Amino acid sequence: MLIQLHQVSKTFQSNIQQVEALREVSLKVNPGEIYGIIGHSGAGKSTLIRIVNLLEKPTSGHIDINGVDLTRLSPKELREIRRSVGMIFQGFNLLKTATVEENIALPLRLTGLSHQEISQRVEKYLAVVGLTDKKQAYPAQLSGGQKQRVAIARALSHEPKILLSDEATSALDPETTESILDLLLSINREFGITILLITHEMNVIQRICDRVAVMEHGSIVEEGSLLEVFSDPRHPTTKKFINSQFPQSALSLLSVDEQDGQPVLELSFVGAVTDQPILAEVSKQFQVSPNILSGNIVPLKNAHYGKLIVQLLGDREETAKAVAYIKSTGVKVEELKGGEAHASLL
Ligand SMILES: Nc1ncnc2c1ncn2[C@@H]1O[C@H](COP(=O)(O)OP(=O)(O)OP(=O)(O)O)[C@@H](O)[C@H]1O
Repeated sequence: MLIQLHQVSKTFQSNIQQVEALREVSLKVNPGEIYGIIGHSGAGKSTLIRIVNLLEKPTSGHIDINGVDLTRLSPKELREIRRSVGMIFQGFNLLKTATVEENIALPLRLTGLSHQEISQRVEKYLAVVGLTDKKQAYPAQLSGGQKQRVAIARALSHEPKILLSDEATSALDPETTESILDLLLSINREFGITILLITHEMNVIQRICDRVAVMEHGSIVEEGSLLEVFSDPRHPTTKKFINSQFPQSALSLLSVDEQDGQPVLELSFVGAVTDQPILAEVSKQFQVSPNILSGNIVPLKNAHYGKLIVQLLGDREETAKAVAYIKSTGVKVEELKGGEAHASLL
């Protein structure tokens, strides 16, 4: 289902102060995609995701789901459309006194489904999340990852078209996070469910999202496909989130002597380019010796993104030719520190 926000603003008003949690936010989530919103604490992410199913009312602007403006619906119509929107949370929101089976079945009973249909759905979606054997367990007997799986099964049991995920992996360890992200990916593929998620973790975005928006102070400061945003980040906050995925630059560890008076370059590349031995080629074709100071490759949803900090040791002419060659392969080259003996190579 298509989700569109048109210039949505939200101001919280208390006796002492006024907080502009969202400022004219517009965004479009296409049917079937996984869309991630990343931002630091207080950026407005929770407010935004709660506004998508009108758990929070916007101060101005409107929200369309498949072309229907939610702000104009009657309470009954809104209840209808909310059935097509499931939600999962950081804290799982399970009933402690109910078994896994009851946690899924109870909300289904409120929808008027038959007893048989309810038990079929419980079976089906517990199997989808891999927890058939935990049907009679209580939440306290489950790990964090298992609790989130129950919450996902509960959301899926209503057969939604959209799943909203509010920091669903933030309370989980890295390994469990991976397995929940894999589950979200397979749900998206198998059932075609559109997923809108909020997170403060870049690894969540890079693992499963097709598109990403970066939020700061209630506004979207950057938006695009995962590859666009990774390969050409514009906003300082986006750059910081991406850099958080790379080890601290080796630059700070280098003394001027060790730099050998040569310029220090940052090479970044996405996709198939990472598989090509570019630096090996450079040393073959030109009179330069590449010296790798640091480097890392991070897996993205359908590609890889890599960053290498290198010096190309050689005379200016050969180094410039090598840089031109590297750029011609589609690798982005930035000069981090000009060499003492050189003017900029770029
Ligand atoms: N009900 C509320 N009343 C008053 N202010 C609120 C309310 N809800 C959120 N805010 C304020 O709105 C701003 C955005 O909050 P929001 O929770 O949406 O941010 P966030 O990006 O989700 O942060 P976090 O990850 O810490 O939850 C914050 O300054 C917050 O204090």
